[in-house]
Amino acid sequence: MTKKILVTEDLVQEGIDSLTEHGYEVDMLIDPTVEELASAIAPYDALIVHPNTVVDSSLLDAAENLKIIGRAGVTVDNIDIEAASERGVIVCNAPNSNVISAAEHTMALLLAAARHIPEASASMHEGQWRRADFMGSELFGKTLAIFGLGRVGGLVAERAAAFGMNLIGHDPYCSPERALHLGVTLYDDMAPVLAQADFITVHLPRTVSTLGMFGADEFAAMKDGVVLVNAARGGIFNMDALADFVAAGKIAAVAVDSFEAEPCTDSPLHEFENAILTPHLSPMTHEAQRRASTQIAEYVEAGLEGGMVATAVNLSPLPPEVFDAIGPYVHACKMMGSMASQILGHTPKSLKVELAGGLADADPAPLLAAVLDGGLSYRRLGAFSAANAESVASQHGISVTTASVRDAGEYASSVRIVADEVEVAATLFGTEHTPRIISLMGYKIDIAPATTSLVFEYVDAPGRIGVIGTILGDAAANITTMQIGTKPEESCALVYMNVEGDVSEAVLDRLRGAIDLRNLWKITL
Ligand SMILES: NC(=O)C1=CN([C@@H]2O[C@H](COP(=O)(O)OP(=O)(O)OC[C@H]3O[C@@H](n4cnc5c(N)ncnc54)[C@H](O)[C@@H]3O)[C@@H](O)[C@H]2O)C=CC1
Ligand SMILES: O=C(O)CCC(=O)C(=O)O
Repeated sequence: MTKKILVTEDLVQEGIDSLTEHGYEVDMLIDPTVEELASAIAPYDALIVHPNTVVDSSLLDAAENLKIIGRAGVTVDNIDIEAASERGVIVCNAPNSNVISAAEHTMALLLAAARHIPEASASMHEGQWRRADFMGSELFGKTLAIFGLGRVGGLVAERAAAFGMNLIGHDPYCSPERALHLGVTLYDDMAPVLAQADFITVHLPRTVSTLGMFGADEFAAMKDGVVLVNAARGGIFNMDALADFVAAGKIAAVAVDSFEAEPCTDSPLHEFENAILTPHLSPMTHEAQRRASTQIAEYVEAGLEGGMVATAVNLSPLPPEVFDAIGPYVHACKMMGSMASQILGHTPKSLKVELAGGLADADPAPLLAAVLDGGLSYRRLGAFSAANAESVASQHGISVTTASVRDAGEYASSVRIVADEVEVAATLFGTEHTPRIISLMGYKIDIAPATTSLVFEYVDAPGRIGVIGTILGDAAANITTMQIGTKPEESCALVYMNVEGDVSEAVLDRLRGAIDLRNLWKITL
């Protein structure tokens, strides 16, 4: 039966032609109301949406045939990804389609604000010739602060560096290596960045932590005469507070391309001559629109045909032959990634994934993606699929390698990961494919981890377990399973303990004080 695709975005024809040429039936429903979309969606296998199209759980409930949702651009914050995942619907985007256009628009806004181009042009159209009123400033030698050093932020850094700007930034998830490569001095806190910047540009997603990230306190902490640009997402700047600071002359100019509610024809900034407002023009280039259209057509087709979707923002289903080989290990790998990341306490610089025994000939990519997903997704570094894992990892400064060995020792198969100095290996047990940790930090153990575990490493001596048991007992934490691994050559032992009940920081401190521990980690899976 012909597969049906509904498009609510004014896509460039090229992508639509490619879908129809490949035998899909494509229907356009541009800018539908919620009711129109809900009553139309049932027969469609795929939906390609505009950022203004809200895809929530009630629409998904009506979308009984839907397999994939495509967004011909970067942002997917209009889509309830969790609800889509629960229903097995892939969500994908075209993350590289418009980032160059967005970065170039940012540069255009920076230059336009620094040189008063919109006001000067408007005065010329009014038949005036005024020069002194539009005295500007150079970008050269000025400090540009970039908030968010992902794809767009990185491209802006490269372009601003060519203008001779001094670059500083804030992005808790950007690796020091990436910042160094971009020539950006990275700060953990916002305060020193706000205090130094002559120009500030944001390239952040709209999340709970970035909505309203810039309000009265942040504007007050900026230099007098600062210039601000937001070509990312509406809502990151508090517009009312921003208007107050523009009115007071503290902010010399502001340029905004993205608004909380679009279309936007009125805002607290509309009255100011030194507020440059553009109607979400960042992605509006022929090149970006063509790329967005052809790329999303390609990804949607891959999803409809059961292939890997390179840009799935929720994990795309594995093709059956790949799933048979490695599918049961996906959960174990996600768990190991999370465990290693919690033990390390930071993003690893290197990650090795080794497949052993019966897995030796399998494709390691989906398992690498699962390790990264488990280890990094809680840091909001983005979702990983088999097709994008390596490139997303490298964007965040993680060098990844994969290997395979025929000998899995006493197990039929196993997966071992090494994240910097942290090693974890797992195998699967029984018909339920229960993951069991068989090695941790070089200690041989065999345990199915529970939701909460404590891992102790200490110099081996009698009586340690008794002390631990007493302290946990006093804290009403119940030990449900435990495994001890030893390294006799180092006189060291590692205890992996599954616990029930709350183990607070205070209890962890008591444990640390009671025994001469090398390490104690609380792991939550
Ligand atoms: N107006 C437009 O046409 C376009 C807008 N965008 C928007 O620009 C933003 C950036 O896009 P990309 O660079 O492609 O995304 P990205 O995901 O590659 O980069 C976002 C960066 O923000 C960082 N980040 C997240 N939360 C943060 C926080 N609280 N503080 C500091 N940094 C934080 C992340 O670590 C990441 O490095 C997105 O919101 C996207 O929607 C992107 C492309 C086009
Ligand atoms: O294509 C559009 O209209 C919006 C693009 C955008 O903001 C994005 O891709 O994040």
